[in-house]
Amino acid sequence: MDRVLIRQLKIETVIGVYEWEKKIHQSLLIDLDMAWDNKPAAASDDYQHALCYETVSNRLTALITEKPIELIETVAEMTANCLMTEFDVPWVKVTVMKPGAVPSAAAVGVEIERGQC
Ligand SMILES: Nc1nc2c(c(=O)[nH]1)N=C([C@H](O)[C@@H](O)CO)CN2
Repeated sequence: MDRVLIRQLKIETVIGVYEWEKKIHQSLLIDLDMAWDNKPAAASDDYQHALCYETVSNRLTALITEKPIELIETVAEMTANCLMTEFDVPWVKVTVMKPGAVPSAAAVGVEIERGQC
C-alpha cells in the first residue's frame, strides 16, 4: 500500500525514568510511515481524501506533551494507537529517537510496527 511519511517530528516534553529527567524538557524525534491509499486524493486533488501530515503532527504533539512519560516505548505505543484509532491508519511504523540520552551515541531509540497493510 501507499504511505504517508513524517520525518524527524521534534517534540519537546518531559520524558525519562530518572528523577532529574522529570524536571526538564527533552527532545524526541519521531519518524512515521503510515499506510494510506493515496490514489483517491491524487485522482480528485481533494484534501478530504488525504491523510493530513500537518493534522497528524499537531495531534501527536498534543498527545505526547499532555503528561510526563517515562519510556520511549510508551510514546511509540501511544503514537501507533492514536494513528490507528483516530485517523484510521491500517498499518504504521513508528520510530522514536531520543538524541543525547546516551552521550556516546548520536541517538538511541525504538521502532515498532502495528496493524496490517
Ligand atoms: N529501552 C529504554 N531504555 C531506557 C529508556 C527508555 O525509555 N527505553 N530510558 C532511559 C532513561 O530515561 C535515559 O534516557 C536517560 O538518559 C534509560 N533506558
